[in-house]
Amino acid sequence: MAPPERITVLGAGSWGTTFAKVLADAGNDVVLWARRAEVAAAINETRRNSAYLPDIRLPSTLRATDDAAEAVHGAGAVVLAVPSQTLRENLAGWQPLLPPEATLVSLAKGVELSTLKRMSEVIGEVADVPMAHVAVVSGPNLAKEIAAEQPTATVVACPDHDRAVALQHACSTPYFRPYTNTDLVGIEIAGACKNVIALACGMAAGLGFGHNTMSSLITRGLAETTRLGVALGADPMTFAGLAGLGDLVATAMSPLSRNRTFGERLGRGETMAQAQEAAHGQVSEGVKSCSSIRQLAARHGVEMPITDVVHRVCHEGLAPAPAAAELLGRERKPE
Ligand SMILES: NC(=O)C1=CN([C@@H]2O[C@H](COP(=O)(O)OP(=O)(O)OC[C@H]3O[C@@H](n4cnc5c(N)ncnc54)[C@H](OP(=O)(O)O)[C@@H]3O)[C@@H](O)[C@H]2O)C=CC1
Ligand SMILES: O=C(CO)COP(=O)(O)O
Repeated sequence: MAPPERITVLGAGSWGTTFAKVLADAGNDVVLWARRAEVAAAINETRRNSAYLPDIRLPSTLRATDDAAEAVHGAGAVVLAVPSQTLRENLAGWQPLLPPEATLVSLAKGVELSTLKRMSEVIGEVADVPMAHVAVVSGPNLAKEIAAEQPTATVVACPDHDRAVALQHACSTPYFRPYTNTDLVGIEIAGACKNVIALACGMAAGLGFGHNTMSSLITRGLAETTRLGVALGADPMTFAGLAGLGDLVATAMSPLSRNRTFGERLGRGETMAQAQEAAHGQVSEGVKSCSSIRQLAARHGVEMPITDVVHRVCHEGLAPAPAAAELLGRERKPE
């Protein structure tokens, strides 16, 4: 299958804009949809998305619009770059516009609150397409570093290997190296859960703890993530890869991560409202997904103690310090 030439990115936040740049730098004709007309106009006129990536000049082969019908017309791939919890509603509006053979690519890292579905499940259902048409891009991909063209690897996952390869070609640049995978379940569970573990690591940093604590949370976080993934049918090896350990380390350790930063504010004693306000409208997916992942784990009889305390800190008023003490005081057991 030949790589698509015309690619649409729906959502012009940090990652949507950055991924559109990657696709344009890889030689594709790229249209970026922004929900606000002024954002689309500014990108076309100034080559910048000043709210999200003020220091980055966008390539001239990237065109922006606020007209979704115009954006998706003739696209070989449509990349969905809106937050997880709004994807269903957004996609329902776009569904009649989608070219029937297009690959639908999810960039979102979350689990839907009301249904406990992964993003590819939401896409398959709402767009009413075979799962072989649905792909996911996930890895250690902090948008600002990639926009600055720092070397990064990622995973392009699709149940149809040929489609994954076509998309891999379409987003390969000298600074962005995609690997293929067919384990959609593992890639998406890893991407959603790492945001929750990054919140926990942020809380630990805010409480003043160092690298031993971070490393302990990352490793035990990966253990509970893998347990859930395996219960849902994922390949356990996926969690040792770029979208698993790779993304978890990047997100949990980087001050660029919105989830880690959000957790750090809570750890320092800020309220949820203060941490939300400081995020300036940017999405910290783990704050909502901690609840859906916790419910998904309960449904499958999987123990996820870190996710459980993150949910209780974010939504039930548990303070970070007793949450840490609770994790340390759990029943002793073999690794
Ligand atoms: N940033 C990153 O480094 C990475 C992010 N991701 C994932 O990608 C997804 C998108 O994240 P990111 O781009 O960073 O998020 P941002 O918060 O930076 O941007 C969100 C984008 O979605 C738009 N948006 C918000 N709510 C709605 C809505 N109800 N309907 C339509 N559009 C909406 C925003 O528009 P507006 O500006 O008008 O508010 C904005 O363009 C998330 O799931 C995230 O976890 C994955 C890898 C890396
Ligand atoms: O997914 C990401 C990096 O891979 C971005 O993480 P944050 O959403 O926490 O910024």
